[in-house]
Amino acid sequence: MSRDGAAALLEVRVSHKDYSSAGARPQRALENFVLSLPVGRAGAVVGPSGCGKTTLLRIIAGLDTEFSGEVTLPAGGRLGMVFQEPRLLPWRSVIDNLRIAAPQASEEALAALLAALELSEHARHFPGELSLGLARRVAIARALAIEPDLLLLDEPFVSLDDALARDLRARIAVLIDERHVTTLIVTHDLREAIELADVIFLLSPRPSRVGATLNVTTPRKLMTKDVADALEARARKEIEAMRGC
Ligand SMILES: Nc1ncnc2c1ncn2[C@@H]1O[C@H](COP(=O)(O)OP(=O)(O)OP(=O)(O)O)[C@@H](O)[C@H]1O
Repeated sequence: MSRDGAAALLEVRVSHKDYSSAGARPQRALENFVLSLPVGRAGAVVGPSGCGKTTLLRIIAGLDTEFSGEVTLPAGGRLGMVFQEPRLLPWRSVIDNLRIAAPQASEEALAALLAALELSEHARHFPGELSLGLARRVAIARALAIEPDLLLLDEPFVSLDDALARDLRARIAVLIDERHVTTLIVTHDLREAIELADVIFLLSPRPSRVGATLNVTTPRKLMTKDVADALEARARKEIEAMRGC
């Protein structure tokens, strides 16, 4: 495996990724997995539970190096990652969580980020005082504070109620548009992917690969229900052709 950070795109080529456990046959999670995402675009990786989405994110983030293949990160190679659990430092305030993650960032830049995510009034709160939705927003602010060349989001809306998920989706869409951060979102929710991504990667059954790629040509701000419905129908056909995951 190799990692690089000089490209105008994120490129993942995994010929295979196996999990081995004592006494059992190795399980192949990914095979012939090829994905590429141009800089400044938002991609969504869609597939149901267990098809290898978290495995893929861990490989891209460099947290798993036990695979055969290579990952090329966008130029700069700086990664921001938001896990399903916000993983904030519990004994530090919200603003200190950002300062520690991004010591180079100016106070003005951090204040602007908190404002963009409507977190200003929570700057002095501690993670234990925040709801899950607020804590997720802080985790996203923290990931953006480091000005990443690639932002990885693992199921950012999971366990949030519909209204909170919709609200956070809208905020992330604005941040992607305004900051042009290359973003890869993992989700099991097609509609979420259609609302946020420029390109959708549909994963095949395990061992997983990108079974189909859908380009979302309508800009996020102009997306209508009809266009989203049509895209969803196309995606469902592709998924059916792959017979689920
Ligand atoms: N540490 C591990 N050891 C053995 N098998 C694993 C390990 N981690 C994941 N797997 C297996 O690899 C496959 C892919 O897992 P992964 O967590 O990447 O899927 P996922 O699409 O992210 O699932 P979910 O949506 O439920 O988080 C699954 O079959 C899983 O059981």
